[in-house]
Amino acid sequence: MATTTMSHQAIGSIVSHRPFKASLFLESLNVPMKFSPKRFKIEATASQVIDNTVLSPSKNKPFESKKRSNEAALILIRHGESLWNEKNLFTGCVDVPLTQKGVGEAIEAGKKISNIPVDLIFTSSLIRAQMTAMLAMTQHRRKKVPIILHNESVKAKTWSHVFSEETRKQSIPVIVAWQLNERMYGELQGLNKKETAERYGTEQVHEWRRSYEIPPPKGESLEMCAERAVAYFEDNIKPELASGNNVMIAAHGNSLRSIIMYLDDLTSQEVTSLDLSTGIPLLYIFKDGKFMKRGSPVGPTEAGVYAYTKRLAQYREKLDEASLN
Ligand SMILES: O=C(O)[C@@H](CO)OP(=O)(O)O
Repeated sequence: MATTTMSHQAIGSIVSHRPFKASLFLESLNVPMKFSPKRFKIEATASQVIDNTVLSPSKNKPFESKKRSNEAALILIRHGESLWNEKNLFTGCVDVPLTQKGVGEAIEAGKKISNIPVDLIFTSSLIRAQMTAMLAMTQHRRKKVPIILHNESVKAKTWSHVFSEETRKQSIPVIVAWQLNERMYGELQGLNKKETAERYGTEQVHEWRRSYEIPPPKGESLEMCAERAVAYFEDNIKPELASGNNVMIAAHGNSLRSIIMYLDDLTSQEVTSLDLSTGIPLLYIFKDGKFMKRGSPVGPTEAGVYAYTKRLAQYREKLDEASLN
């Protein structure tokens, strides 16, 4: 379920970011393109984007690819609506699937990123994030097959080995990491959010849900969640970006809040008003050791907006349209 609780100040700072400059990203991949001045239509095809990537032998991942470019794309997606989002229950590490609406959100998110090359996918170990990643990839122009790597035992690894190099090239490895799981919500898991606010007070519950340091009873604070999620990002995901691999991460409201806090250098105060919508992909470009936020692509052939939530995305889109008329 999506909520928008950004403070006015935070909204101001986000909507003031310049629209997604897909042109810069594509230029950097040497993609020839034409812009229609109105909606910055990108006429480069997905295959042109993809063809600018060269596959190379992998390090430890079976289907790893390497690009000529010194830039890499990072896509973050919070999973689509889950059955407990729909019921307004605290979910945390309880493994709940998507609703039909959530399935639709994941597909829509996939359409928005269908032109952006993806070499590697990281998801949490929870089904709602994995469903989102897989459904999003059904929309990808390149039609590569996402394959979950099973490295949990020697047998699991050997039994899932792919013997054709050609088939491997047409695949995208999906790495499952529990460190990207939703924060553990402790004794709130399974409780109704509205009833909990009535019982403990709105302020207390907001503190449990959005503060940085304060953990919910017997659960993880955002700070504790960040310790594992950001450490995993730094140790496992950043090096892939640094070697030119385009990465998609499908994860959760709070594990992604902690990663965005790290990427956008937000303070513990600023992160309190950061709330992510389900199914809004966010694009970053990693270049020269730095992360540049590029926005939430509006559609595969259109420039995007920088917005964490659906409402902000629509608002920004209207502003862009008005300024072009
Ligand atoms: O219940 C949860 O696990 C999370 C995400 O849905 O909720 P909240 O918005 O309170 O962080």
